[in-house]
Amino acid sequence: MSKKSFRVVVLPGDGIGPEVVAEAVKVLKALFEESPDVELKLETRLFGGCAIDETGEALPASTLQACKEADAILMGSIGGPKWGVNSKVRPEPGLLALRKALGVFANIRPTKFGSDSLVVNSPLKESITRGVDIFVVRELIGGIYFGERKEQDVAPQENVAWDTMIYSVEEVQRITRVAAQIALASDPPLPIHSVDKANVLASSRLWRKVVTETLESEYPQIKLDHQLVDSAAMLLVSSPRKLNGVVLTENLFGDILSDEASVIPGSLGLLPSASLAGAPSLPSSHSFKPTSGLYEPIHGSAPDIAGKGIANPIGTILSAALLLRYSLGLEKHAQLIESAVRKALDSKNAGGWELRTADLGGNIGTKEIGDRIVEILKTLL
Ligand SMILES: NC(=O)C1=CN([C@@H]2O[C@H](COP(=O)(O)OP(=O)(O)OC[C@H]3O[C@@H](n4cnc5c(N)ncnc54)[C@H](O)[C@@H]3O)[C@@H](O)[C@H]2O)C=CC1
Ligand SMILES: CC(C)CC(=O)C(=O)O
Ligand SMILES: [Mg+2]
Repeated sequence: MSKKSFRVVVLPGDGIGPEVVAEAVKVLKALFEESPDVELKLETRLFGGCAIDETGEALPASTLQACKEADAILMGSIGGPKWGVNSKVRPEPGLLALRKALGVFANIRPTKFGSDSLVVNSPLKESITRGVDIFVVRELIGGIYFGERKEQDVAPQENVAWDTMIYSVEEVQRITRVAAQIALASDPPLPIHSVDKANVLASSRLWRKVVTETLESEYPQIKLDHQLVDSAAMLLVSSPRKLNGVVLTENLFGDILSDEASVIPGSLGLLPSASLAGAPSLPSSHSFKPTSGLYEPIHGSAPDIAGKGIANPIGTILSAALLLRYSLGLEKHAQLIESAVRKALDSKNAGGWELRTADLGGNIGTKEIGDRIVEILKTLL
C-alpha cells in the first residue's frame, strides 16, 4: 500500500501561539514518525504580528498561497499589544482575511472535554458543570466582523464610527446545514439551540426564519429551539445542560459565547476549534470527503503569560486532533490524541502533581504537558 502524504501548513503566530503550537506539532510528529501508511509534511509560515514585523503585512501572499494549497492548516494565535488597536497595520484583520479567503464559514467549537477529573477545576460548581456537552457552531465569515464599517475621524461625520451586521439567506442556510450534520452524527440526533437577538436585530430575524425553515424542510427529525443571546449567556453558566446539543449562532455571538463556554471545563486554554469550508464528514459516514480547514485553539495570544512557558497547550493539541478528523479523514488517529489528552489529565507526574497548567490552578509547564501526552500516546500506538 502506498503511503498517504498530507501537507499541513503551520502558523504559530504571536504571543503564546508558538509555545502551544510547538506542543501540538510534537504530538503530530510522535503520532506519525513510524507510521507505515501516513506521512505529514509540516510547513511553517509567517502570519500575524510577526509577519507584520518581517514583511509589513499580517497575511503575506506567500502564506496565503501555501494555506490555499495545503490539506489543512494548524494555527496558534495572533495579536498583541505591539500591534494594538491604534496601530496602522494589525494582525486581526489578517486572520479575518485568511478565513474569508479560505471560505471557512463553519467554526465548530466542541466544549465537552471528556475528562471528569477536570470537573473540580472549573470555577463553576460541579453540580452545574457535570454532564455538559455542547458543540458551538459559529458562522465565521459573515456578520458584523465583515460588514461595512467606518472609523472615527473619517469625513464627513468625524465623531461617528459604525459597523454593520449583514446576513444573507444563503449564508444562514449553509451554516444551519453544518449544524444539522453535527446534530445527526449522534443517535438520537442532538437538539439545536439557535441563538440570536431577534427581538432587536433585523439580521437576527432573518437568521431565525431561515434556521427554522431549513431545519423544518430538510431535517424535520432535529429538535430546534431559539434563545435570545443575552439569556443564552446567562444559561451557559447557570444551567448549561439546558444547552446540551448544538448551539448554532452568528459570528460575534459565537465568538463571545464560546469563550464563556470554556469556563465550564475550566479554562480558555482547553478548547479547540475547526473552521471548515463545508459540512464535515463524520466518523459514521462511509465515504470521507476531505474538507479544507483551519484549526486553532479558541483563545488569543495571551500576552500576559507569553514567553513564560506556562500556557495550556491542550486547546491546540485537540485542534490538531480535529484537523486529523475533519480534513485528513484520520479518525482513529484523532481519537488517539483525544484519549492521550484525557489520560494525561487523569494522571499525575513523577512528583505526584496533577498535570495542570497555571490556568487550571496547577504548576506544570507547557512543555511538560506536551511531553506527557506524547509519552501516553506512544503507549497507545
Ligand atoms: N484566533 C486568534 O488568534 C485570536 C487572537 N486574539 C488576540 O489575542 C490578543 C490577546 O487577547 P485577549 O483578550 O487577552 O484574549 P486571550 O484569549 O489571549 O487571553 C485571555 C485570558 O486567557 C488566558 N489564556 C488564553 N489562552 C490561554 C492558554 N492557552 N493557557 C493559559 N491561559 C490562557 C490569558 O492569559 C488571558 O488571561 C489580542 O490581540 C486579540 O485580538 C484573541 C482571540 C483569538
Ligand atoms: C481575533 C478575532 C479576529 C477573532 C476571535 O476572537 C476568535 O475567532 O475567537
Ligand atoms: Mg474569540
